[in-house]
Amino acid sequence: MDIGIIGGGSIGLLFAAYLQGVYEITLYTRTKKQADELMQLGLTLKSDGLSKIKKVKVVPIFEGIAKHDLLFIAVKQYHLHEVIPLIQDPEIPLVFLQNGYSHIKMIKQSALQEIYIGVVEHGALKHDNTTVEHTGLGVTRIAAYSGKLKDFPLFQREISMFPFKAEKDFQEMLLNKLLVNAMINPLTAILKVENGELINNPHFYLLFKKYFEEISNIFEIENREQVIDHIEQICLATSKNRSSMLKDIELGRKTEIDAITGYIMESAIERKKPYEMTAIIYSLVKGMES
Ligand SMILES: NC(=O)C1=CN([C@@H]2O[C@H](COP(=O)(O)OP(=O)(O)OC[C@H]3O[C@@H](n4cnc5c(N)ncnc54)[C@H](OP(=O)(O)O)[C@@H]3O)[C@@H](O)[C@H]2O)C=CC1
Ligand SMILES: CC(C)(CO)C(=O)C(=O)O
Repeated sequence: MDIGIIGGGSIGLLFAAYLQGVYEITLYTRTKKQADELMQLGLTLKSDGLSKIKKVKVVPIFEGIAKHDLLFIAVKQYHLHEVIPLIQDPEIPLVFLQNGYSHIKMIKQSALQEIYIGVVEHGALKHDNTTVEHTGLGVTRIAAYSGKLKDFPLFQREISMFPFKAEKDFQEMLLNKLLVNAMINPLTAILKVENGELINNPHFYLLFKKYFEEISNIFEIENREQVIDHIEQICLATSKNRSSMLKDIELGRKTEIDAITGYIMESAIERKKPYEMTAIIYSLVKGMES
């Protein structure tokens, strides 16, 4: 089977490293420079203190996207508007891997026909153009947006350290991940702390709980105890992590605040729910970004 992956960042490189060898992989990068470096040096995967080099076919995206049996989209939310129009064949089965929720609106408006939504629970960190580190072993959850889940090809073969799991409801799956990212990412970015500090510092924990009240009211979450326990578990399991939004701010990069907190604010307005804390958090991150 022939699989394409768009985006040579943390997630695109991680997917290419694990899937190459099991499938025929083509990785599409934004620049020719990265494509040349990867073709010359190979792709290095660091995991558990070990390094492996994989030979992967890499093509700069401006040369065009070929026909594939499956195409993963591993760019940030805010690059989707550039990437979606480059997909000329509306019949290629696609998997969107973005955090947040705003890609669903874009997908709805597109002519694309067979779409799967993915939620990545692995940690990945790109060191340079040819090296990625697997910083947290997780799972990739896949739900059908259009198309049939039973037809999703990657459930048929197990890949060591890189499992895929089927989920029935893409909305529930994405909302669960959205809540995790909405609670952890902006708060850690504003407070400039590792994830565990949101729970371990009693002052930050009060803020965390107060913010959860607002978000759970916006989405009318019923099993609140269970949901907040799950988010706290993730904070503790990743307690030494600097969240992706904190890293984006530290490196002077654009964040995914619009797709995460911006989406929550839009939902609050639609549902006529109070969203004062969400609005403050949104403005603080936007202000730090600019
Ligand atoms: N990193 C992680 O651990 C996790 C990330 N995610 C989600 O996965 C998504 C991707 O994240 P991540 O990999 O970390 O992001 P990165 O910023 O590391 O990678 C995004 C990549 O997309 C490339 N890109 C941008 N525009 C284009 C284009 N027009 N054509 C081709 N490539 C393009 C960028 O290229 P260039 O570098 O040249 O600009 C970059 O290499 C995000 O939505 C994130 O929230 C989810 C779970 C975990
Ligand atoms: C789960 C979490 C919060 C881990 O840091 C994450 O997904 C991120 O940083 O984007």
